[in-house]
Amino acid sequence: MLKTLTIRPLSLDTLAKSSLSISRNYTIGHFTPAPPLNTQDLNPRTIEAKYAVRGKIPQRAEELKKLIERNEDHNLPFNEIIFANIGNPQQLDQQPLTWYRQVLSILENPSINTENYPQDVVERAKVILKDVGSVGAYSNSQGSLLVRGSIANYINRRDGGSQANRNDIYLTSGASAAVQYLLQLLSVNERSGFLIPIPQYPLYTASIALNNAKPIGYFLDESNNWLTDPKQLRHLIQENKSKNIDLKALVVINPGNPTGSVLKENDIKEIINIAAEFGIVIIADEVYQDNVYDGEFISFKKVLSSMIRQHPELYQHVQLASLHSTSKGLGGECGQRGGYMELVGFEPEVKSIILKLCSINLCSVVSGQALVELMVNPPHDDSLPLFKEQTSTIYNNLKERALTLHTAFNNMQDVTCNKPQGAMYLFPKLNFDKLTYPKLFSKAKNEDCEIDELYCIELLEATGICTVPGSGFGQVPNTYHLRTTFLPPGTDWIHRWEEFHKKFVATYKN
Ligand SMILES: Cc1ncc(COP(=O)(O)O)c(C=O)c1O
Repeated sequence: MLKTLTIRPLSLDTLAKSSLSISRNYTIGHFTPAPPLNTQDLNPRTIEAKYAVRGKIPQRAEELKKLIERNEDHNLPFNEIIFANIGNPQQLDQQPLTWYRQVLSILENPSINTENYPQDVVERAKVILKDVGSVGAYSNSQGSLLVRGSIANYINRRDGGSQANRNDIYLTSGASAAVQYLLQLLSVNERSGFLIPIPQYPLYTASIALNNAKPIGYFLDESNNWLTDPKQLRHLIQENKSKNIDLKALVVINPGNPTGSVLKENDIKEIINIAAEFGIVIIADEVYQDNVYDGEFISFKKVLSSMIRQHPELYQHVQLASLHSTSKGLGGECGQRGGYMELVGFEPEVKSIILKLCSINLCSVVSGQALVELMVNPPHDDSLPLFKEQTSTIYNNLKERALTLHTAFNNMQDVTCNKPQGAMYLFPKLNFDKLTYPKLFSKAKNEDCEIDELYCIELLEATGICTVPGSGFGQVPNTYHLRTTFLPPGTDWIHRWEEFHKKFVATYKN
């Protein structure tokens, strides 16, 4: 039996006036409803891609957080979750920079009362609004001309002597979007190889998996402050070429995530030499360029420019994509999705395909573009003193926390940790082996998890500290690490960790 149902939408004034009326007949039949999709119906590459920074352990941390919020009588041995799994400064205690937020507030609400705002804030907002019109409107797909010009000036100031051009700069929604464009562009087929550092930030392995290309890990040398070993790189290139792998790009994260290392000029030169010889694109992920606590940040662009000046015949074809972001540094505005990439040495036809990829997404977040402007072109007048005070407090706090945590790790039994040079992370090594920690190894086997995963789970359940196991970033087989940020304020959480560690060793060590 079929039933007929008539649906008459509410008549609108205008419809009534024009004496139009709509009615449709729908037929309700008898059938077995089709089931919803399951994972077998999905693109397998979306299933294969892994992203540990927001994986199993952070998900458990979110559950515990809800439990604490819902139930005052929870019987967890802690009252808060310390999210040390992700470089998300404002999720912890970092306050936004006043300069950023005052200008942004005018951009978001141009009629706001600016009586109490410094004059340079009002003026900068005017300049940005004149260029973008409204942050609610799409911009040019490559990004605002004004912002691209400021980025080019910033690069020239930073690197002294290199000639950045705003036409080579592409604004992106965070550096992540730039990585995705580049990997999509270069992934021709499953033989397209990408050299990525191990340990690496898992955006790379995940994006390579999504593009069905081939990740080729090169190990960073833990015994040498996590530096890059050019011999190993050359060996890997030869080996993969002989397997008919088409090497497309070499990813370098400097300052390093998760390692916290900072490359020296000679390390960078070695990598550029390799790229020049084998025609491999360099993807220089430099999002932590303002987070250097020991040594100095030297950009790939700067080194490449000087190599081209000295030996154009050797280096003029090197292709470099360098990435930066508003997410890190001292502003920590990760939620605003500001970022850019500078392309050097790419042919115009290749750049036009990149522009097409940007244009498929219309444009990057326009308020994020404005933040890039404020980052690369900081205040010069009235707002400068407060800006300096706020940025130097944030910088000093980060440096101090990094050193405190580093000392704590090196005082823990069977843990070693390289000195933090940059970025926002420490990547301590858990020196646990089967012989001295047999109970740990058999428990991990029974629970079908990695040693470092088990450590991170127990750390979370005992202290509320959420970290990411080293296996999420890659590590030399049979070594175990974890990544923690040093963003959480105070030292209480570090003491809780020390106590946990003592108990962990007492439980599992022979
Ligand atoms: C090395 C590295 N590259 C890129 C990103 C992505 O940054 P964004 O927020 O700009 O997309 C991150 C974020 O943590 C990172 O650590």
